[in-house]
Amino acid sequence: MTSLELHAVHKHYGPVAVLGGIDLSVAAGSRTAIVGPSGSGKTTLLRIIAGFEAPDAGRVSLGGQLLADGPGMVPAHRRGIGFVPQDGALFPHLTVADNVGFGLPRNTPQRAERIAELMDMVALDIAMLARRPHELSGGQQQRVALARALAQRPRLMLLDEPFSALDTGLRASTRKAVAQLLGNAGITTILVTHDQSEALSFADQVAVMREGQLVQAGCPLELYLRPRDAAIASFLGETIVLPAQLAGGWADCALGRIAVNDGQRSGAAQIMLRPEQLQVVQVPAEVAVHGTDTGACYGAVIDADFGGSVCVLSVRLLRGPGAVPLASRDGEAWDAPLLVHSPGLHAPATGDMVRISVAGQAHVFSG
Ligand SMILES: Nc1ncnc2c1ncn2[C@@H]1O[C@H](COP(=O)(O)OP(=O)(O)OP(=O)(O)O)[C@@H](O)[C@H]1O
Repeated sequence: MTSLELHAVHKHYGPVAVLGGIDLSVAAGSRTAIVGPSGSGKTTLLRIIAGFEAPDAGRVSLGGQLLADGPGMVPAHRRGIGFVPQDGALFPHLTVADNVGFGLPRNTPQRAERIAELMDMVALDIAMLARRPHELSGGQQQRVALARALAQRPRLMLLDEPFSALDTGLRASTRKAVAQLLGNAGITTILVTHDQSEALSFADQVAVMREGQLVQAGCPLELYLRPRDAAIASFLGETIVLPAQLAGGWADCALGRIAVNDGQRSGAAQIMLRPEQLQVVQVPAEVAVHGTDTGACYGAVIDADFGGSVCVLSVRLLRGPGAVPLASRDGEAWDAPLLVHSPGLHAPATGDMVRISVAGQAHVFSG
């Protein structure tokens, strides 16, 4: 069942078109992450959904109820939508109890019990209720902000970069806890984030925005493995993009002959691999340089960046029998170093020769 539906949403600020016709469907109880470069319109879209801004044109509906149709709209406080901003925006002079209960009228039956229940939902100890926000950690403050938004029993929760101020470990654990609690409560959620790995791990659906357009939306794995173009591909993670000649589900490229995920296309095309699809094994230099195995692809490690569990290698391909660099579309020989993610322990070192193999299929960019 669809919960949120956006249809042809447009927004200008003065002469600048900030949103150029956004269509988006969000299933009830699901989690969607909106990602995109700075200035692409993510926050503006969230504010239109929340009702803090009106679209110039286009419709927003939630659970079948029309919330905005062009500038005519249901006010924010009547939408049943929770909003957690980047900094939590807690009231510094109020206690945690008063922050959480801010939207609950004083005469709400069993108000104190409801506040305690909300604290429990966000896994905060009720002993913290008497504290003020500055006496909490960043992660605890974000949970209070979430509890305050949950107090309204929202149909939809909007999270605008709520984890960005937290350090790496706390960020991951808070994100996981928030995802779990919203999932358990069955609340449809939209997260805006700059962090592509956060989007991929948090969401059922990732929507990529660019210059006010929604350029692709889909499940995380689909977007990661089948991005529509090279810009989306590199926005969602590191890429290896190679010119190739396609035929019958195979690509001839600088890595030799590899399988592709489009058996219909033929002729010149750009293909993409993720660095973790490449595997390298160190080989003696004479094998790499003088080997006779025409199916093999060899390279020289020109840089090894040890990062703990993963070592990122830059590998320059050798122009051996199985690895003939092809001309790219603009006629240049393709000889950029390849990025390879190798397990950190026992990774090849700078200067080593390696044999390269490809796991899985390469993705063919359309067009
Ligand atoms: N109230 C406003 N008046 C004029 N221009 C605005 C206003 N709010 C946003 N903009 C412009 O609209 C564009 C989109 O802004 P928005 O905040 O939606 O982008 P974003 O993708 O959320 O960016 P970021 O990731 O940096 O937060 C930007 O160019 C911004 O300068």
